[in-house]
Amino acid sequence: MRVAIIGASGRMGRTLITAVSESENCTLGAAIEKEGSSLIGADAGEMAGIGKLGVTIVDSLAACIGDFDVLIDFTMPQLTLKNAELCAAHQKTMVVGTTGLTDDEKAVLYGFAKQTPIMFSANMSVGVNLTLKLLATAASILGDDYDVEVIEAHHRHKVDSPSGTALAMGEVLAKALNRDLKECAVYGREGQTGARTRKEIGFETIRAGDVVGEHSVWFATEGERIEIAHKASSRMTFAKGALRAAYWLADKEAGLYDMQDVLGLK
Ligand SMILES: NC(=O)C1=CN([C@@H]2O[C@H](COP(=O)(O)OP(=O)(O)OC[C@H]3O[C@@H](n4cnc5c(N)ncnc54)[C@H](OP(=O)(O)O)[C@@H]3O)[C@@H](O)[C@H]2O)C=CC1
Ligand SMILES: O=C(O)C1=N[C@H](C(=O)O)C[C@H](O)C1
Repeated sequence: MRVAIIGASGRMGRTLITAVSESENCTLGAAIEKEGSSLIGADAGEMAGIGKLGVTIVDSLAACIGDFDVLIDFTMPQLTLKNAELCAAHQKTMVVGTTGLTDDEKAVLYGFAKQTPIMFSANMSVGVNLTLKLLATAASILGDDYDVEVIEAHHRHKVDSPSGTALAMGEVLAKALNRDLKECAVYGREGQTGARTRKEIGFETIRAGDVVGEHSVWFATEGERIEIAHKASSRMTFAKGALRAAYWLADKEAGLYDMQDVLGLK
């Protein structure tokens, strides 16, 4: 399987290039960066710090469309949509890890998934996907008697908030509690907020230093608190998940899939 990585010099791009080079199932078909980047023309492996791979970084996905089977995209919403349009037109499979998409942007992405297989997940680690199952179980047992709060921490460079994972956790919690996240979510608190309402789901965000990604959900009531937490200490956990998804997608029909499908957790 030939893999293309767009956003090749980003935090996830470099990790993905390393993961591909260590994988027995795939090879690096293409590496793409932004037009004007000083890295265009450089060797992707040398850029990632793992030695020469013989793949030159290019500035156009369209120009290397014949060089790969699956595109792995951890970039930014508008760019991901542009890439999905091209992949759909050329029947190229896609693994999307980009977060921060609006509902409208998600709808556009889902439209392209009618033409080609797309796996879209805010978090590709096995641990977070297991955590989503644990959260559903905990919420359905604890019900409305417990206050639910989602707390997340990431590195100082992260541009979207709350994280895609925190929002995915919120969706799972709301579903298990028969609530609509759009109606019950409270994002941050400041000033005279009034007392907490029983059915709200709160989100708190920390941005600091080099934190890879930490998520914690509190279920709290009078007399006790349960915490379910996941801490990523290396981006390699996301990169390995993305490659697992790419491999899994190879024999799938056009459609929208998520990491729970890939891991058989549905
Ligand atoms: N689903 C998951 O498991 C995970 C998802 N993510 C998500 O992945 C996304 C990326 O995260 P991260 O790697 O930290 O971000 P980075 O900013 O480090 O990486 C994005 C890369 O895309 C490049 N880029 C920008 N424009 C273009 C373009 N037109 N063509 C090609 N490349 C371009 C950027 O270049 P430049 O810097 O020059 O602009 C940068 O190198 C985020 O949305 C994040 O939340 C992250 C980790 C795990
Ligand atoms: O931007 C990141 O770094 C991460 N983003 C994802 C998210 O928004 O949930 C996943 C992971 O936590 C790292």
